[in-house]
Amino acid sequence: MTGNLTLLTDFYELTMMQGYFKNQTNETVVFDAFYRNNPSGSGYAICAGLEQVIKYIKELNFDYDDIAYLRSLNMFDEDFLDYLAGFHFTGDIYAIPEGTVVFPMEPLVKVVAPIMEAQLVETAILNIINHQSLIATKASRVCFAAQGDPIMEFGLRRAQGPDAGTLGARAAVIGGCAGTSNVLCAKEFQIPALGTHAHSWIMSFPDELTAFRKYAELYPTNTTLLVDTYDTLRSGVPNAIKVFSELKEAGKMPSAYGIRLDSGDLAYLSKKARQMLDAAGFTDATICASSDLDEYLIDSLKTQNAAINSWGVGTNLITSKDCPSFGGVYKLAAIKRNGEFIPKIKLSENTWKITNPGNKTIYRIYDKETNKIKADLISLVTDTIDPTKPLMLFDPIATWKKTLLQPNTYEVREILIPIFQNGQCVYESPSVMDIQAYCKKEQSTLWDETRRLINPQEVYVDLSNNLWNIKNDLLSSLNSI
Ligand SMILES: Nc1ncnc2c1ncn2[C@@H]1O[C@H](COP(=O)(O)OP(=O)(O)OP(=O)(O)O)[C@@H](O)[C@H]1O
Ligand SMILES: O=P(O)(O)OC[C@H]1O[C@H](OP(=O)(O)OP(=O)(O)O)[C@H](O)[C@@H]1O
Ligand SMILES: O=C(O)c1cccnc1
Repeated sequence: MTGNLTLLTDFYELTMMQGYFKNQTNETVVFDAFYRNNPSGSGYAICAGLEQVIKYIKELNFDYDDIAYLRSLNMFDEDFLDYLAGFHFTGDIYAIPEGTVVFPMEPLVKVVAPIMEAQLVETAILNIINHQSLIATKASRVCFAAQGDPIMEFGLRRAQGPDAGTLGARAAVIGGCAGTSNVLCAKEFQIPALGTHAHSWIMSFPDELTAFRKYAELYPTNTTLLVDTYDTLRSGVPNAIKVFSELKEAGKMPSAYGIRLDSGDLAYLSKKARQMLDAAGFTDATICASSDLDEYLIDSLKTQNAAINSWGVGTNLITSKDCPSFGGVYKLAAIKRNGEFIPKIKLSENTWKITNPGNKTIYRIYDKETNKIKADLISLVTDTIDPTKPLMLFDPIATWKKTLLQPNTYEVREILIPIFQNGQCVYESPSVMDIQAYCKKEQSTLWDETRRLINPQEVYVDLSNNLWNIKNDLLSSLNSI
């Protein structure tokens, strides 16, 4: 994402902005960016994209060209365009750090700002957070299926454009991929650049053996040979073994070496290849597989005892093919009047689509003994929790379902933290590899039942007593209209 992104917004944000400007109703408001369903049937999501949101907010500025373009639309008056020419973000932003495990209905980003500013930034915040959280979540699932084997992100060529390929690869690494074949992403975010070689390399030589020898000569420290161009078991693997044997004899054994399978029955071929490599003494050769993989295929191959210990995953990961959107929304939750936040609610026929009103935060409650998440409690910012006291949690819809947490058996962490205050950034994004390490720890706070790929157990996202009361009162008052 390069260049001035200030116009990366929906037209209606600008027409509404002009309306607020004309009515002089630039009140401070609270907007929450949250999502309603975990993608891909997952029991959780991984939030990502905050670094790009921060960059976008810092760089917000309508330049001369932007103003001239808006003027040319004959929709905006000069006084509003003058305001835009001097525009910068002056509000507060709170967010859940990248790499955190998150659940439906939780504000991933909260904007507290004059309504004109808060309205403008809706689209870009959703665009960035929705995309990267989608891919980070998918990557987390793919990595979970691989049970600790490294996953190389290979998706750039079939990603939905350069940004999706590059920021998607960044998100994939946050979610757990070992690195990416996308060189621009690797450079930009200091991520390992990884890869093997293509069939074209083999096909450009008169024969497979010569192609393997040349590749091994060129890359003596990391030699992965693609063995499926002609005949995996009759030609590819035997030729790879021949080259590895030659290197061994010459005392030039690479520190990392192996083969890549890219077609056929990956379980059968990997087991046969393993036997052949082991019989030749190459027990530490890596067997990498690629070919339209996703979390379900990797899981299936694991169940089939495939002898694969490294994976290349492209299209299905970078496009999140089974679930192409994250579904995050941005809703007005409160308006500040006379120094006080007045809660606002959006009704819906679907109970679970009704928004949570007020200026909120999120407390994550951990079981003290296991450090696993017990529940998340969406609360008012004025709510506090004292873990030395009992805490009653209740299902916000089926309110009779309750759990009483005993004093000193749980721990609490506020997961929504300040990012901008009065327009100034107060948060420094960690490196992507540090976010990956944090994300790994985050995933260890999930119960196994929540991590499983199919029909996972949902994590409880409850409302504090005070928030529940406010919501209920608002619903009752609206119902009596
Ligand atoms: N043992 C296996 N169990 C389940 N799925 C597998 C297994 N082996 C391979 N697959 C998957 O089956 C699909 C095979 O696709 P397909 O037959 O179209 O192509 P291919 O074998 O890769 O050959 P080519 O690349 O030559 O078209 C891929 O998605 C691959 O990941
Ligand atoms: O299947 P994916 O998960 O998207 O993983 C990436 C795929 O991209 C490459 O194939 P491609 O046919 O594009 O090029 P190649 O000639 O190198 O095989 C690679 O060989 C993988 O099969
Ligand atoms: O390096 C590789 O093997 C690679 C890179 C991109 C796509 N497929 C494979």
